[in-house]
Amino acid sequence: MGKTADLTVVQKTTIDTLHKEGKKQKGQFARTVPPRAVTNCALHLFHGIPIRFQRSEDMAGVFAYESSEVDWCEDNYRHSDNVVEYFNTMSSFIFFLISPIMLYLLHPYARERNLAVHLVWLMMVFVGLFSMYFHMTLSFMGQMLDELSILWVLALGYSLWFPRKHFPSFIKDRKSFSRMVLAVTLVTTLSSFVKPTANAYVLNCFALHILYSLCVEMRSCTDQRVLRLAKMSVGLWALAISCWISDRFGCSFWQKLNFCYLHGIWHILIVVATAYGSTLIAYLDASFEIPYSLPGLQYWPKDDWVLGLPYIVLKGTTKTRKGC
Ligand SMILES: CCCCCCCC/C=C\CCCCCCCC(=O)N[C@@H](CO)[C@H](O)/C=C/CCCCCCCCCCCCC
Ligand SMILES: [Ca+2]
Ligand SMILES: [Zn+2]
Repeated sequence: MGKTADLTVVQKTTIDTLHKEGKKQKGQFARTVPPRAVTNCALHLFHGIPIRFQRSEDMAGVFAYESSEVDWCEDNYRHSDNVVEYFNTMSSFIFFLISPIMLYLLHPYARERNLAVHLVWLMMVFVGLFSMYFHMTLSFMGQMLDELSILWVLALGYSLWFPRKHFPSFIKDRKSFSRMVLAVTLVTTLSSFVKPTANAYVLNCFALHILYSLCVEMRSCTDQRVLRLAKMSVGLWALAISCWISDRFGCSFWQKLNFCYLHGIWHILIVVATAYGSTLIAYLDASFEIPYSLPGLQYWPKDDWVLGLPYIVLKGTTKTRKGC
């Protein structure tokens, strides 16, 4: 069978009908299988007339619009015929704004500690890209790329920053710990195809574990700047996850209010929470692993801004560092 064997030109009215037929129950994970003609098509514009290239191979189905079992609360195709969830897609742009700034701000710390730190925010650019692709298409491939990229950023974060004192007893050093994280991540990546609807919940469990580890670390901390950063990180995460849960489970309520944008707001809040949380974790790591560099916390663009981006300054001079 040819890849684009069936090229079907469909009038706009027919497309709209197909969209409606193919639309799933909003805010639900359960799949209501849309007609094949709808799911296995990619929508294009040809001389202003929408046309659909129907794909014959099953593999191509994973790229098909709305082939994911997940459909967020925002109305599909409300603002564009090519973008399924417009606001959710556009809000993912925040990844491209915050990531380069964080890359720049964390450079002095990364140079001193490990240049691999830069990979975190480099990979966040891909998380943003995949998130845009997912919400633009609601395709199964988009969902897997979105979720697996988050999993690999988390894995990198654990390898770089998980406190040595909490390593399992059979782990000798950070290198062996990273190998263990890599093995767990590979197994999790493969298992994520078994029940894709469970992936997002597994990822949120990692977030809970990070939160728990932070609370343990903070119990003995008296530094007001560090405590403030911890409170802000947890507060932003709590706001973000409330939006995610509310969009997932409270969609009918938000539809009545005609406000279906909570998932987009989650994107914005979780990126800022990650900037705050990861800087806090990196600061705790620096205090333990490179104490001679005298790490401190500051905010960009101005230190007294309530919602500035946090970063690590190293107050130890090169001389001091060499001496230690
Ligand atoms: C010692 C461990 C250090 C870990 C450092 C933190 C590394 C940051 C890791 C991940 C970044 C999160 C990026 C979120 C992208 C959101 C994309 C998205 O919206 N995807 C949804 C579908 O569109 C999907 O349903 C979401 C699934 C849940 C994702 C859970 C992410 C966990 C985020 C952990 C953030 C830590 C913040 C710490 C605050 C104290
Ligand atoms: Ca939707
Ligand atoms: Zn999303």
